[in-house]
Amino acid sequence: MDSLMPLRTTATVAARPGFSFKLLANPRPKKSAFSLSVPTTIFTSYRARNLSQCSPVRAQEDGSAVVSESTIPEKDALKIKEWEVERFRDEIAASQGIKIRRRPTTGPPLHYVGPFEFRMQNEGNTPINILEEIVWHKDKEVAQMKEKKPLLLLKKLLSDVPPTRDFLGALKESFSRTGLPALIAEVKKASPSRGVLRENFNPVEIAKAYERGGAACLSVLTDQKYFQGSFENLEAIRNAGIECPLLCKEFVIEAWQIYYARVKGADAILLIAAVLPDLDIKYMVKICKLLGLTALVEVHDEMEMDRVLGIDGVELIGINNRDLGTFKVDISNTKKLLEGERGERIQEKGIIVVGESGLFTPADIGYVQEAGCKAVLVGESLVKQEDPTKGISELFGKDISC
Ligand SMILES: O=C(O)c1ccccc1NCC(=O)[C@H](O)[C@H](O)COP(=O)(O)O
Repeated sequence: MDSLMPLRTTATVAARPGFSFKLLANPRPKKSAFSLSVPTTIFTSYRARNLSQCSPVRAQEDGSAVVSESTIPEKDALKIKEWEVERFRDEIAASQGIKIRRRPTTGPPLHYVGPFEFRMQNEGNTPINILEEIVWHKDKEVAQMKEKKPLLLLKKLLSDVPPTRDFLGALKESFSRTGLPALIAEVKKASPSRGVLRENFNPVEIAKAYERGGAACLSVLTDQKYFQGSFENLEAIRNAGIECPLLCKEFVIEAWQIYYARVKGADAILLIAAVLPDLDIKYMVKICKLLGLTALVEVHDEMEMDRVLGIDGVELIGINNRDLGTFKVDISNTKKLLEGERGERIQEKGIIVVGESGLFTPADIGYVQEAGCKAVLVGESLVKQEDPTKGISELFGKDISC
């Protein structure tokens, strides 16, 4: 029993803002079977997650438990480390105001009271909203896709893909030609908030109709599960002779996806600040530059805007009027985020702002232009039109194709 230490101290672990629970913590053990630096929290997490079948945690009659480090198998020790890394990653994200957590790779935490074990509903294992659900699903999807096409292979394929087209340049050119916000028209079959938007959905025909109507660029949803999009759609549009630069509308959580999008014909890619911590955005913006892609960095609130304005190299910011957690759409969000100092900083930095979501009428376009947008991203109001080319003229109140 020399290596078994009773759990004596009590620690409060803050999992997310506003949420914490108490755990019994173990003092540092005396013996170590392998070279791990083992802070107290690792033992609590090990205990809480019940990672081992041959658990080194033993319940005592008084409700405390004992842990033997020397009995932790190495593979479990790695899982513990993995869990620690995940927790730190979520803590860093939370410290930047990011509410979206990454998918926990292990099951929900197990708690103990005396001899009883229990899991708390909604604790760590249930997505808090649709955006988190999408991100968790994306995590699994990307892991599978990466196995089929590892980064090394993608990098080799890069030498065969045609050069990118200038997404940002196309927006600027359209704005100065028409005097109206440049249009990024979205090829969007369905969405979590609205369901199926168009039954007879031919992505290439819709893309051609958008181009004829004067769209400067196109946005192609590639998420299959929640938007019924695909990378096949992106490739098909790219190979159909369409000249508009293409935005890959994805939920990017890993740099691998950027390489993949480039190989599949994207000229630009979406990076969502509600999902990505600052360092990830910084790193991904650099990768985009390396690959010749434009990064559209999307924000929804003031905190996200301030974070993104602090990141060097960002040239294109999208303000989403849709709260991706609640689906609430309010176009005054664009105005709110461009008022005062923020608007001035954006101008000083020469950043182009895209007003996104919920734009249906010429008045809506005028409103976000007045707020400071030189581009707009529109899906629903165009894709639902029988004739999307005509839909563009109606949305802008005039023909913007010439
Ligand atoms: O559109 C949704 O329901 C949605 C839900 C969760 C995450 C993202 C979502 N949409 C992405 C977009 O922001 C829009 O596709 C895009 O801005 C166009 O919006 P709209 O013109 O309102 O279709």
